[in-house]
Amino acid sequence: MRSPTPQLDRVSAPSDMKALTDAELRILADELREEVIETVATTGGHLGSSLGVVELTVALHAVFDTPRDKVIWDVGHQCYPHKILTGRRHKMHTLRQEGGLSGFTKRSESEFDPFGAAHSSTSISAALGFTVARDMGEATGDAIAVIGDGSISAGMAYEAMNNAGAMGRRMFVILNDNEMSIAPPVGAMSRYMSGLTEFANGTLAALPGPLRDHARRARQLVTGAVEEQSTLFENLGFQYIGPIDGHDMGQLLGVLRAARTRATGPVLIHCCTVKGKGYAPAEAASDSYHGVGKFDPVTGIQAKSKPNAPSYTEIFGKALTEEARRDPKIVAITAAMPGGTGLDIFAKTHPNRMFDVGIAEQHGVTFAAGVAAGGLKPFVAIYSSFLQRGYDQIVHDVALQNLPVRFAIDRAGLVGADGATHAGAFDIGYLVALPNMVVMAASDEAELVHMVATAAAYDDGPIAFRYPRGEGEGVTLPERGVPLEIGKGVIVRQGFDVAILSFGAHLGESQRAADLIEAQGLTVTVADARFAKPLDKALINQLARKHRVLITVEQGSRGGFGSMVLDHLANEGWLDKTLAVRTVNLPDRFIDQAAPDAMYADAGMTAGDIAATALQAAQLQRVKVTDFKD
Ligand SMILES: Cc1ncc(C[n+]2csc(CCOP(=O)(O)OP(=O)(O)O)c2C)c(N)n1
Ligand SMILES: CC(=O)[C@@H](O)[C@H](O)COP(=O)(O)O
Ligand SMILES: [Mg+2]
Repeated sequence: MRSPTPQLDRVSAPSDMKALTDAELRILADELREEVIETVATTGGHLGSSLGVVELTVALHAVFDTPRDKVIWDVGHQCYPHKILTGRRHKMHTLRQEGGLSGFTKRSESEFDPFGAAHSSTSISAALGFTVARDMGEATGDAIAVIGDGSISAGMAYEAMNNAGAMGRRMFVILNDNEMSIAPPVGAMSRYMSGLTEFANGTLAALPGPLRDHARRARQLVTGAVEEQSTLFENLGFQYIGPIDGHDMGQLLGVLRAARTRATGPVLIHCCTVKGKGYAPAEAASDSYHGVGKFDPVTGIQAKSKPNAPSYTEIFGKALTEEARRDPKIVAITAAMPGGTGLDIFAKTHPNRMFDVGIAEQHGVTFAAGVAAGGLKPFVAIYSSFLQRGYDQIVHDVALQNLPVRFAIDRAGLVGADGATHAGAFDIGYLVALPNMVVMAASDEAELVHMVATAAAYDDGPIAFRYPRGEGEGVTLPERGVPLEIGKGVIVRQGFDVAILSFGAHLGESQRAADLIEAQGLTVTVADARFAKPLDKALINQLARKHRVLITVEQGSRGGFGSMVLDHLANEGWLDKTLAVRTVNLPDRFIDQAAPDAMYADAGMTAGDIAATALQAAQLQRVKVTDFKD
């Protein structure tokens, strides 16, 4: 039974909070925390981060004038308390589900979400943008970026502070320091912030009153900074306040009120919080319940559905571990996602050969380029959507120099509850455009093992292989990966009328489509292209020659594999003949969250859609097969 929530019931918008006393705001925070736990227990989601900012959320909305003032949550995975306080409480049961609330901030969802997010480290840049708009007369108030200690490891945050500090305009950055990223945070900045916190928690707190006045100077001793400017943030031009206890409503309200009243330039408030705060199972868990499935709120035990097969991620982690046993030059690189990419598996066996660079995809790619130039064999494992961050680095540092960096691209295709921001939609298109790049996609987990071996064996330049989120097809795995012939696909089913050329993990769906087409009396060839670059031109020519209809299928956007095939067919003159060609890929729009199958249905990519496309093309195909067969 849910506990009563008298204060929360009074708040349907942040303006209602203005009538609450500080004591009532404290109670509101307690009720809000319970509400977040109860809600996420039924939906799953990013629980730990949201629990860590409950007091901060209440304090921000109590002190600032939202939505005129803009609270910009970095990543946005901690925004559940914010959603509850900003008129979306009644929809929280739809969180991260089809047709429901997004798990992140989203401009189209609420005027209280001034800036959409889900990829990290954008908030300070966006806040500075709002600040300039305000100063140039737009009807917008103060901008407040809330950024975590993990997210502030990315270069973009420093580019923004560099710019904001020099501009000197009034804006606020709240550094939400819970000493956690998804995994324990890495890097010198993280160490630096821990230094600030430890000093504040220990030495500073222990000082008698008068001596605290000298804390600023004392902190200089800890941070190594000189003169007046003591912290890095101050050196960048921010007024630095903190560290403060982000669960102490008294401190939070006091500091925010003072900052709001007095600030004339950029202010950074260093706020220490606990990820998973106030929920024992989360506080005790090694991942602080960063992302959870549905769970029992009393015990915290998550309802894990039993997988039918190991995940692609796990297979990748194990396959790379095995390759690295045989090849001491192999090293692995992750950008703050050791668990998500399966490199935690690799690190158990090869701890000194795994490098977590923090949330720093751009750096990770160029670091890999340097590692490759230095003579090692780097595998950079990054989710497709996050790799977008490192695109110029792929072009300029890797492809242009033809360095043998291996890109393991996880979360290719549609990913489910994280929605459009995390969809691995574009990597095929942006990689096939690059000279020197080899691009593969695994149609099942056995193929993935072979692709890991292929990448390990390939030294001629950059090579990428993509694979989806979640469990594999359940196929038998080879004992050992065998390098594939570069640029060669394989026919997996032979027919004569329709050819389906699939690139990647929609091969199963293509086979099901073939069954549906054959039920209509046509025979179908299904081929696994394996490579989008180099294309298997001989295979494509063969399919074009021997079939009336050719359909390409891929879990990616337009401009990818299908476009490569079309390009080839057009230039070889096949389109001047009588072949009907269709491309099945993601449509030219973003697809909102739902179960992956439902998202592919939304995209028009089910077996039924593929079959319908083929049958319609065959119907329109008026010329007999013999007219253009050799
Ligand atoms: C560009 C990018 N890389 C990686 C991620 C995956 N990711 C989401 S949250 C997160 C950790 C963020 O840590 P922090 O900012 O400290 O927030 P916390 O989870 O501790 O609340 C990571 C790595 C992402 N969202 N965006
Ligand atoms: C917020 C964020 O970017 C990550 O937490 C992401 O949701 C993880 O996704 P996976 O569950 O696919 O690892
Ligand atoms: Mg953190």
